[in-house]
Amino acid sequence: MASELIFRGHDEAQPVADSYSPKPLKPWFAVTRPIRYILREQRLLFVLVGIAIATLGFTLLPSSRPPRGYDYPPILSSLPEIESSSHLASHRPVFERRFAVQSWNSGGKIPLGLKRKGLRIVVTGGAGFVGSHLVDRLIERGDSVIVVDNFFTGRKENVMHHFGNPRFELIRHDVVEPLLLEVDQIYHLACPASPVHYKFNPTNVVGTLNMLGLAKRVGARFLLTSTSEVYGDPLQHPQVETYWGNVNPIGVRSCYDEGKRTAETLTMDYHRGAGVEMRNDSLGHDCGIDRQRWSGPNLDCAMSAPSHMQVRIARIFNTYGPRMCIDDGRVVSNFVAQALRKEPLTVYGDGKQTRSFQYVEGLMRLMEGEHVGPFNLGNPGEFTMLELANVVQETIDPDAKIVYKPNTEDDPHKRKPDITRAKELLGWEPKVSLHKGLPLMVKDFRQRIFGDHKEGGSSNTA
Ligand SMILES: O=c1ccn([C@@H]2O[C@H](COP(=O)(O)OP(=O)(O)O[C@H]3OC[C@@H](O)[C@H](O)[C@H]3O)[C@@H](O)[C@H]2O)c(=O)[nH]1
Repeated sequence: MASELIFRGHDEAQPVADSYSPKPLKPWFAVTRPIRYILREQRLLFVLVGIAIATLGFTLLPSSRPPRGYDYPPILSSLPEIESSSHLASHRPVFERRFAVQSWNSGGKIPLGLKRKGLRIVVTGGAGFVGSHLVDRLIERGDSVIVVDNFFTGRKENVMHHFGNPRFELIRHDVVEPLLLEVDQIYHLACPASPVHYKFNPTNVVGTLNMLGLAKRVGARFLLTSTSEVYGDPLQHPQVETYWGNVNPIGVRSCYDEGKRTAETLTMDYHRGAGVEMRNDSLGHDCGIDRQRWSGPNLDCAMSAPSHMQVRIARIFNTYGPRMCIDDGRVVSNFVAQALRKEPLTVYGDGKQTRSFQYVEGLMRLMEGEHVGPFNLGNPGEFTMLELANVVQETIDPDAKIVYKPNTEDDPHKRKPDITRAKELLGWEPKVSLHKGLPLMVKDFRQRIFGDHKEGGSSNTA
């Protein structure tokens, strides 16, 4: 029985050896055969075309819509002027589509169907004049705000009314030092803005680099508050955003003018992300940089993958309002404080140089939006310093005297914004004239100078 079995087994093996016998497939052959089949039959082409179409679809169409009930960011919609603005109304469809989707995407972490959660926002210079008004708006709309300020020109009193609010934090910190915070958006305002102060404090380049580094590291949207001073002593009047300016690169104002111009350059470089990127950024030890190829004493540079960071640039023209430093040195605060103290108004030079003065509230509306900019943010009304002195006399003291003082070096002769771009793309324009805005500032200054109220803090734009 056993031998039969053995024989049979042998018997079966013989014919097999003589006839066709496919070898068992090797593992690598099992992989390459379908690939060769795909290549031969041109299936790959169809697969690639399919991928391209899908990619195009996902890129062009927003991946999610704002949930029903999601309205304009309150920073805009809470302002009565903008709701009633006929200009905005005419732009509303564009504005609604773009702004709502953009704002929705800016958080980027909210699943469909859930209500918008407040953003985590850092405001550098948030205890300053403009910064503190911005902080009020952000807190008002439900965001959590971290103010970073070195109190060089900022004041605790400007934000004291938020102390105790769990959505508010205050850090004493100079932005020239690195800082790591987990946030969704960065509003970078930190920089002394009065010529009297900024000549001693060139923070623009290093501070901006640090904050851009932070934005890149944590994936936050970044807004740079730039200045009308990027136009220098302009040869084109009024100034449009496409004008490149006329700046003395080695003058006493250049640490501010050129500093802000460089800040704009860095912001756009981070936005484009395509070329060389500086690496001296906030604790940015992981920017994917090939350090062996590019290095320098302070900055490491490298070709890095495109990042296309979300950035905004606002070029802010002369701004005034409550909470300005009383002895700030700028013309509006000087004139108002002088008139209130019964001192003569100090007009520099012949007083024929011009500026455009914007009430601080108008600025708040532009801190968000879809477009990178830069945008001129200013009131196109143009005043000589003598005309401004007259408005201050009318508002505070018709008997206020005027004294002439030598003008400062490199003082721009004229300045006035062309705000067509902001009007067309954002539906924005300032609403408060100098005659209406000045009394609001005077009220705040009067209270602070003569101490007939609780110091600072609660003074508002409205
Ligand atoms: O007491 C003064 C102070 C200033 N001035 C004159 O008023 C004009 C405006 O001077 P300011 O110091 O207020 O402001 P500047 O326009 O020179 O710079 C400002 O520009 C825009 C912002 O970015 C900054 O806030 C600031 O740099 C200048 O011509 C200046 O000479 C006076 O006539 N009297």
